[in-house]
Amino acid sequence: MDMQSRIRQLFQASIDTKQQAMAVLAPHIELASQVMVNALLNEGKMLSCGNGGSAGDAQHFSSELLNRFERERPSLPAIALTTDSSTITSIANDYTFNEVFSKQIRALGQPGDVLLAISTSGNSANIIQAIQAAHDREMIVVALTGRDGGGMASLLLPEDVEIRVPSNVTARIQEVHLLAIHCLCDLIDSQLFGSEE
Ligand SMILES: O=C(CO)[C@@H](O)[C@H](O)[C@H](O)[C@H](O)COP(=O)(O)O
Ligand SMILES: [Zn+2]
Repeated sequence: MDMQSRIRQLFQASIDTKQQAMAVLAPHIELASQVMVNALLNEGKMLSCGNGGSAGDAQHFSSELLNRFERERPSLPAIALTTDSSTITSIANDYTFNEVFSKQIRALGQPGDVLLAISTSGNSANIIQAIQAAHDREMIVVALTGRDGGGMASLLLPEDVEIRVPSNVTARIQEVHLLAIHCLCDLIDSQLFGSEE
């Protein structure tokens, strides 16, 4: 296949996945935004984590809350747990890589905070342990997943929210995760600071 056809095929696959996701994810994204707004209104904060591309997504989300999304508004409290290389390497070196997020959550998480846990497979051990730590700290979990939700889906409690992209392809799932994150930022801003339109 020539490269132009390949590019068109990738764009079309992304569009198709987004259309299928739109049909099923909207209520879950709305609910997740309400969970986050409720936490922010009650002095809570957002912690976020993921591996690889999802680590970037975790940071993308926290930077849009801490700095700004699309409008001027006060900074909102968020911490990506993927950025402190000293902390991450020491936990991985002294304990296991599976604990790089959970140990941070046990230190920083407070009841009522929200963990945004991102994994396309739902099976990354360090994200699973992060969810367990969040529950121990009485935090609410918003899980961005894909495929069949993996081990993450079966760990979630009734008050948690799963946003599961209907796809088995990691890249397509990540593309919808980013869109879901932008929806969350938009809905948080409009609920806290009024609709702009
Ligand atoms: O961005 C990509 C693939 O598109 C990779 O870096 C990918 O995020 C990594 O392989 C992750 O380790 C996958 O983890 P997960 O989504 O299964 O939790
Ligand atoms: Zn990627």
